[in-house]
Amino acid sequence: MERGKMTSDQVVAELIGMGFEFDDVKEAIKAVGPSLDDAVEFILNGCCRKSRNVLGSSTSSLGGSTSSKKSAGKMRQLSIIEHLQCGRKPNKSSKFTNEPHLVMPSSERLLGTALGSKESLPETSNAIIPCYKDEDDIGRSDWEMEVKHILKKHFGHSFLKPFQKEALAAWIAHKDSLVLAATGSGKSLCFQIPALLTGKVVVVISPLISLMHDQCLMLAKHGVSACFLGSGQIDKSVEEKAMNGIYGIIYVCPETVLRLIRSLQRLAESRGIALFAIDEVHCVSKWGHDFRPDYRRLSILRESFSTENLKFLKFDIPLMALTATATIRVRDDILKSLCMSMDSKIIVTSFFRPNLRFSVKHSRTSSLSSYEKDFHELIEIFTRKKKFGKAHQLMSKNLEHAPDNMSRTATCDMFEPDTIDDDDAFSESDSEVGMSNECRSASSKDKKLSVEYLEDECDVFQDTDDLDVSCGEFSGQSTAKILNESDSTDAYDLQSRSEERLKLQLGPLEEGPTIIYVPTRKETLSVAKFLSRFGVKSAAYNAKLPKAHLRQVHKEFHDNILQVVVATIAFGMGINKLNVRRIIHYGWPQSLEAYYQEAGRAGRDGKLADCVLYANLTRIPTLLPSQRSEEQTKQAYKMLSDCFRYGMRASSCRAKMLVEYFGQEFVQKKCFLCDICTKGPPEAHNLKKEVTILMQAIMSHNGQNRFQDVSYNDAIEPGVSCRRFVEKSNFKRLISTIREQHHEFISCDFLWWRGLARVLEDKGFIKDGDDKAHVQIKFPEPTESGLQLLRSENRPFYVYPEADMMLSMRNRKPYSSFAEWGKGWADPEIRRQRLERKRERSWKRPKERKMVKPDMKTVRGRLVAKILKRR
Ligand SMILES: Nc1ncnc2c1ncn2[C@@H]1O[C@H](COP(=O)(O)OP(=O)(O)OP(=O)(O)O)[C@@H](O)[C@H]1O
Ligand SMILES: [Mg+2]
Repeated sequence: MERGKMTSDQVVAELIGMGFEFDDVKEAIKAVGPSLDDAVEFILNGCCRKSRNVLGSSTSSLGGSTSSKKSAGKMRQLSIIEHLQCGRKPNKSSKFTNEPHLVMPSSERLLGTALGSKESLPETSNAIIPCYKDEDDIGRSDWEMEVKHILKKHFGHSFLKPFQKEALAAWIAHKDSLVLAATGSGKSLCFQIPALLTGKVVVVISPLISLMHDQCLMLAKHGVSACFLGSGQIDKSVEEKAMNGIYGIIYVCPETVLRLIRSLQRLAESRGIALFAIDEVHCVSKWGHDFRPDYRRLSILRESFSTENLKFLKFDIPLMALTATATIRVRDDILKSLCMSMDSKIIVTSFFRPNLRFSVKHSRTSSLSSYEKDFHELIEIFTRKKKFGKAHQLMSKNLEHAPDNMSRTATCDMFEPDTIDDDDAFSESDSEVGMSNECRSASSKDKKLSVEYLEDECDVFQDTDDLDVSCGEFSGQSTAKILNESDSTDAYDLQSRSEERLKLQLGPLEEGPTIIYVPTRKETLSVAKFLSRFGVKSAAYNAKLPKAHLRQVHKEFHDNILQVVVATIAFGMGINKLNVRRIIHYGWPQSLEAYYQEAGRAGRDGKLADCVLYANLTRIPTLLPSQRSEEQTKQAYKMLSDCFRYGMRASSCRAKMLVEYFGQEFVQKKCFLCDICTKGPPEAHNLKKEVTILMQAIMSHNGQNRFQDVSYNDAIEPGVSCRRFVEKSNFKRLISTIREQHHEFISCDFLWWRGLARVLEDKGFIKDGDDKAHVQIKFPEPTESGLQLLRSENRPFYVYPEADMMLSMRNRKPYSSFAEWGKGWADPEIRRQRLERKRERSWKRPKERKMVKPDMKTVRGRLVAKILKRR
């Protein structure tokens, strides 16, 4: 670039790049304007305010200023407050003494994105912004005023949200912080503002290249200099420039930050590092849903950037860890694993998203007929009535030609009756590395099932590059306006506005961008194809599809050209499209953390949005394959189990369940929007008799006498655990026994008892007897309170039926039905009837068939001969 034509921002960037101190640069530009040579001359001639005594003689040439660069690079680490005061102090010698004080935000100083060599630099019109210090501002802290100004100028927002303010206050006080705030609440600002406020660098550790890429693009749009480093960065010079302090914000993946520790320490000494932000920090924890081993190694940051290690620091460079989904256990793990300081500030906002309407629906989610039933409404919304007539005809035609097993109606609302195959109720994968039912059914027709197949089918992410696809999400519309409406007091604190929510609930859900999450890559294609056939503009998205296609999908979805994206988890973190109206999960998610994060992509504009989970409520979900240690497998089962329980519970507000899952109190009792709040919970039944029978059966299967008061803690009886394990009842066998012995309960099928056992387990009356993790109790043992429950014979025991119990009750058949009672052989009456019929048939058969001479050499042959002789 020709020097004479440089903008002031570029001149500043160049000068900082040369190693001059920022204050000198600022002063030089103020004095001589945006001319690089003049500014260099000005500084080298010692005309700067304090001269700083480091720049050598006035005759030093630019090329000969190596020593100046070195010494200029060693800045004293000002406290953040000092830094601001220094920036705001009126310059007495300045001709502006009586003028408004001038402040130069860092973004104006350093413009020049490094999004790749081809990205153009955004231009800013004015490099120096007047910041008035009027009487109103006197009582307010400098940083708050400064932030307000930056917020308005760069992001168009008028106020910081309370949690953002808290996070910034913690940073100002040089404290480490853990920020837990709902998806889409604005966590990024907490670490972007420090860069703009101080002119120092903020290093942001992020798990995905696509996320970094998007955030850089977004910042570029807001006039903030940023770059990302790592394998996804095609311009290899960016890393060097970043380490020389050219960019205000450096996005980096964990592997790269670990490699760059020494360079970053040098950067801390030269330009200065204001903050290390660790975004999506739940990836640190093994107890979270998206564990990345490299994140754990980030513990090195605390030590490497502390005063103990870097003598030039006056205080440890603060760490700010941010996530939208962390249970209490995950939070503790994060603080410990990252070695965050003891007085770390933990900032928790409400996870409640009052405009999200949660519901759960029963569906087999696996066949064309399920698609028809489940997406009927969606197709109708997108294609409108007239078109849909045609679509529906086409749909029926398709189904006519579909194989029998596909054309049967397969889905129902959570509380509607449905046919339940015995196989459904009885199937639970025992394997540690199981597979989803959806995977199973989708693949069984045409492929032999194997873990390899599933690994190839499911998007499981381990690397930063896994999603090396630009999301390209820019909020082109006035984000600030929409969000400020709901956020002016507290981001999502609409707790007392139940009436408003009721209105929302009644209002029709507008047609709008929709994301359907499916578990396998194959299903992304089949569901997208299905929807496209009926005129819905939809596209598949999974990690195995060509990058060009994925970019196109992102772009078209963002531009509202695509109506529906059918995706695996690959279409994920960081999607910040405001008007997503619907998130459909088609199949069990692997955890509530993942579910809530994905569902949280809906309704970021504050308007009503739907989050629907379609899952086969008759089957127990299984884990998708992934590399896990034994401990991780156990944890993964626990998370899957929590998710299963969320789907099965029919008596508690969905939003309440979700918010409480993350360890927060849900003060308002109801959300007024979810399926449970709108339809009301099912009627509670007194199931004292059933509970007593189940508990007794469990006890007798565990080899206990009826009311014996025994502790079931294996530790009390060392050495017997092995034996007991053998004696432990398999739940299926246990239910068979109950049904054999108690004919009055013969119509309660396995599904029903399964639900009841879960209720008892949740209430602490039974527990699983083996130390493996299960999604649903498998080897029940009574607990101490379970034994007490048995003793309280006359007290009623009211139970709200769970989803599987309700499905079972609506499908009750006479006990003699073959389909109803499994294969039936455990029932003595059915066994007797069947044996009788079989005997009759076998008597008749020989007459009908051509007689074959029995083989007298075999036992069977001799028996047949005997029978024939008798006849
Ligand atoms: N103070 C504010 N006032 C109004 N809008 C805001 C404010 N802060 C952030 N936002 C807006 O909130 C939206 C979401 O921001 P951001 O991407 O930082 O969310 P997030 O919490 O990081 O979400 P996720 O959990 O998905 O990563 C953005 O469009 C942003 O402009
Ligand atoms: Mg974020």
